Parts: sequence; C-alpha cells; structure tokens
Amino acid sequence: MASVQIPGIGEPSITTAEPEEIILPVEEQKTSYRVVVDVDRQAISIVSLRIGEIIDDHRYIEIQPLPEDHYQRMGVRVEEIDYDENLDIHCDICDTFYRPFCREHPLFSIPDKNYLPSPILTRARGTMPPLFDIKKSKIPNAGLGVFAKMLIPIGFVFGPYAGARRETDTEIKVDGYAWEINDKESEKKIFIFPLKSFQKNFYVDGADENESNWLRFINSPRGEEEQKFVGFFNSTEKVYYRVIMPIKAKDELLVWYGANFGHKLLKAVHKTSNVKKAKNPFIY
Ligand SMILES: C[S@@+](CC[C@H](N)C(=O)[O-])C[C@H]1O[C@@H](n2cnc3c(N)ncnc32)[C@H](O)[C@@H]1O
Repeated sequence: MASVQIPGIGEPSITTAEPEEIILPVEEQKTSYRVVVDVDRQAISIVSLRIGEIIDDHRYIEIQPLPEDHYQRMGVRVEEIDYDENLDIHCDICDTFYRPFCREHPLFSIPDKNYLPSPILTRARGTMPPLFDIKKSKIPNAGLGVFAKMLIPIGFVFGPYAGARRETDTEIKVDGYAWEINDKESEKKIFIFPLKSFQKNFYVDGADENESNWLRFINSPRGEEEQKFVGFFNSTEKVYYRVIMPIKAKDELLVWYGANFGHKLLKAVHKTSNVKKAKNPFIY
C-alpha cells in the first residue's frame, strides 16, 4: 500500500512540526514500529516491537512498517493548560492532547481511487475507494449515501473534498454540496499548521459529479449517536473527513457538515440540532 500515507509523514502540509529531540535509551533504539489496525480498539495504532518480538496478529492487522525517524516526528503530549487549538489535537482514544498528533493513534490517509475518465462512471463515483458502496441512504428523503463494506477504524482520513472553486456563495447553484473555507472569527477552530491566515473565503463546490469526488455523496447525521465522521481543514485549505468512532460494515458514513450548514439542515429537515460539541480542534 505504498500510496497510503500518514498525514504529517507523507504530507508535511498537515503536520510540519520540528521533531522534539528525543534521546532514546540504548535498549529502545532496538525497537521497530508498525502501523496497524488495532482490532480490539477498532482504531489505527502504532505498535513498537523489540528485536525478535513478533506482532500479535490476533489483535493487530499490520498495514506497513514505520521508519524510526518517522516515528520520532510524531506528536508529544501537551497538558490541557498548554493546549493551543491551532497546534494540537485531542486524541479521543487517550483523552489527551498532543502536538501535533497522538504518537499511538495517528491519522492515516486513504487516497481516492485513481479515476480514468469514462462515459459511464462519473468522477465522483469513480474515485470511491473499494471499501465503500453508494446506495440509497437510510435517512428518509436524503437521496444517495455511502456505506462501509468493512470496518472503518478510528483514524482513517479521506479526502480532500473535491469540487469547483467558487469565490462567492451566489455562484453555488445547489445547496448542500459546498464547503466554505475561511478564517472568520466564528470559524476559529480550524487546524492551521504552520500558523497562517487564509487570503480570503472561498467555496469548494461538489455539486457536479464530474468535478467532485466520492465524498460529495456522504450525508449528514441526524444526532450525536450517528456522528462518527467529521470534516476538518488543514493548512492546505482543503477539507478532509476523519473517522472519530469506528464505522461497522454496512453502516452508512455520515459526516457532520459543520456548525452552520449542519445545524441548519438538522433544524429544517429533522427539527432537531442534537449534535455534540467536541473538544477536538478539527471539529468545529
Ligand atoms: C453532500 S450531499 C449528500 C449526497 C446526497 N444525498 C445525494 O444523493 O447526492 C448533501 C445533501 O444530501 C441531503 N442530506 C444530507 N444529509 C441529510 C440528512 N441528514 N437529512 C436529509 N437530507 C440530507 C441534503 O439534500 C443535502 O443538501
């Protein structure tokens, strides 16, 4: 799976922190690291193995080895008092803050499927990784939705959301397919690393299936119990979707659309707005 990368390792735009200099005791220098799915926790994890030690393949499904220098660039723990929403992430599994992200439970990016232009398959459908199906949503009147074919663990990241760039909202013709990228006061909880300001607001509009990718088929949850997936920005001004609770095979993927549109949709369609506020800087 050479094309799969851990954000911050393969993609410096997400986490470009200078590594803290960590001097390991001689014993620990003989350690090797593996990126795995931890089947018990249903999450992406890193396991460390001493020389000669064998991975517990009842509990872990190995994805790829992790070079020592990459491991050293992963996050360090920060106290809640030092927490900076622009630099740090809250790991939901450890319930601890890390800069820039958790050393044991990193994010793991799953790329879109390569799309070969075709008259019978739109770009949006053709970019969907083989882990999913598109079919009628289980939410009444919500149209199509995306369903998992297998367990999707905590820590998987999909994206970026693809679409046509729109400079103003008046250019958006269909409601519900455009992400607004901005740095307004009201949308402060954006993960920006390194710190920088966006030049101006713009929109990524996925309404057209031939200008977007499969993420445009993902619906919004009706309440907290359905919220397993969140959208977040990074310094590349792109929107990614991140799994925060395991998604079981056959479950529909539902992503919280953000404070503005998400609540508007819930109020308009389901007469509720019961979605949890989380302390993660990626969630806004
Ligand atoms: C990003 S699209 C999702 C894909 C869409 N269902 C389709 O078939 O193309 C967002 C639109 O889906 C519908 N939708 C998403 N979540 C919904 C929900 N919880 N309840 C009702 N409609 C929803 C709304 O029409 C919304 O504008």
